[in-house]
Amino acid sequence: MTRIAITGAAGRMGRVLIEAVAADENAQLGATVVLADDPMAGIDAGALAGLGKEMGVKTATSLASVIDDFDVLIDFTAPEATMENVELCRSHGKNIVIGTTGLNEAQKVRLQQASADMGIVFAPNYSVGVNLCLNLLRMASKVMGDDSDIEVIEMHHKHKVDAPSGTALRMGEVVAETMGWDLNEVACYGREGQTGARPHKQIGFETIRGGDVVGDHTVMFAAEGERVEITHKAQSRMTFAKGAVRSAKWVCEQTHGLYDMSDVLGF
Ligand SMILES: NC(=O)C1=CN([C@@H]2O[C@H](COP(=O)(O)OP(=O)(O)OC[C@H]3O[C@@H](n4cnc5c(N)ncnc54)[C@H](OP(=O)(O)O)[C@@H]3O)[C@@H](O)[C@H]2O)C=CC1
Ligand SMILES: O=C(O)C1=N[C@H](C(=O)O)C[C@H](O)C1
Repeated sequence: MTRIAITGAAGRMGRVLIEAVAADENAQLGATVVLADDPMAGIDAGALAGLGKEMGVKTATSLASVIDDFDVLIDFTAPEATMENVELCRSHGKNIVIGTTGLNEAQKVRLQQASADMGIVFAPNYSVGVNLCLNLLRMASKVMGDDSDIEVIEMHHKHKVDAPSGTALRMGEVVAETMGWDLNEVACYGREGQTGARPHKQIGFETIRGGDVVGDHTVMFAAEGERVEITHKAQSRMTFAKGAVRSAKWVCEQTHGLYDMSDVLGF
């Protein structure tokens, strides 16, 4: 039985993660953690997630205080908080599944370093469908990339704080890698004014924010006379939560290292 802790437990993903752990017969909720000033501090995790039953886990306000209660942490919070939690887990022999997006390059390097001592799964999207799309993008880039203009379009709910989404950036990375391009050189983040004609060697990113959209991504290969679009639409956060719980169970069976969701799925 894998004992799982959840940080950011009162967040949009945190509450759904509690529900996903509760529904998994091979996982056990070890701890839930919120910020010190959160009104949900001290509340049973079942009530926090609105499950209508108690889970026997009182929501804590520091990860350190519950460090003996779990094997693996699932963290969907914010970059600085995630990095602090990585260091705490590293020093106590715990694994971590990271869903947080918007990490900078230095923070990603620190993840690589920490993975010498712990198992880390780090993925911008834990849905099976998006990870399938990443594979489809490799094929589309090989077949269509030389003859088409490639654009990544994403839409999320109005509360999202980072742009483009981590998933959109990963999609851009996969296309760039396949084309033999450096994403830093070819990315174009939005357009305005007298932009001039679009160069072929470019990956455009368009970000839309509004309402309660869970997460839509399209990569468009626009050629002369035809257009291919690879689209994924998440309809429920449970798809991410199930993938994260699956990753948490998986990483506890691995040796130390830095993994992503395609490793978990065996792609
Ligand atoms: N990889 C994937 O599949 C997915 C990734 N995500 C990513 O997960 C992250 C969270 O998304 P979402 O749940 O919608 O966001 P929310 O803002 O709803 O939840 C984040 C939670 O983390 C808490 N938090 C923020 N800062 C800290 C901190 N310094 N220390 C401790 N807790 C903190 C917040 O508390 P408070 O509200 O009090 O600030 C909040 O409860 C985002 O980066 C998002 O992009 C989301 C969905 C899927
Ligand atoms: O913030 C979100 O909600 C989501 N974030 C992830 C991202 O940035 O790619 C994944 C998903 O699309 C939902």
